[in-house]
Amino acid sequence: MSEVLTQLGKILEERKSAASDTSYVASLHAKGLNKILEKVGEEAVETIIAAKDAKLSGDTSDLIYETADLWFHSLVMLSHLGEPPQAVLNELARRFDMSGLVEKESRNKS
Ligand SMILES: N=c1c2ncn([C@@H]3O[C@H](COP(=O)(O)OP(=O)(O)OP(=O)(O)O)[C@@H](O)[C@H]3O)c2ncn1[C@@H]1O[C@H](COP(=O)(O)O)[C@@H](O)[C@H]1O
Repeated sequence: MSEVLTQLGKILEERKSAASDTSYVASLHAKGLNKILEKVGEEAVETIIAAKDAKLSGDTSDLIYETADLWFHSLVMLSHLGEPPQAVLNELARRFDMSGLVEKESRNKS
């Protein structure tokens, strides 16, 4: 699975220096962080709506499509700020041995 993210990360890095008229990713970088964040917010809302619809209909195809859009735009956001997908994978890997409830408790104590 992470091969896809690795490959996409490379493409996103290349697109930082591509021309806006030939690349959607380059056009987002040219418009700046606020436009990228607007897209992340939009895709998050569309994902939530698709999840509610999937619950009612039992059809998850729109949910998968919208989640892919959300992940993609989140990766563009990270790339814009100089972080590769691997940074998020590393953070998730770091959490493998940690229960979410234990982690929350340790934050509340500090
Ligand atoms: N995975 C994606 C991907 N997912 C979604 N999108 C684009 O994200 C946009 C989704 O936004 P919307 O549905 O809101 O479409 P829109 O109305 O055109 O958007 P706005 O005008 O509102 O900004 C569409 O244009 C999709 O084509 C993607 N564009 C690119 N990629 C990957 O990024 C690579 C580089 O793309 P380019 O930079 O275009 O070469 C591609 O080869 C793909 O691997």
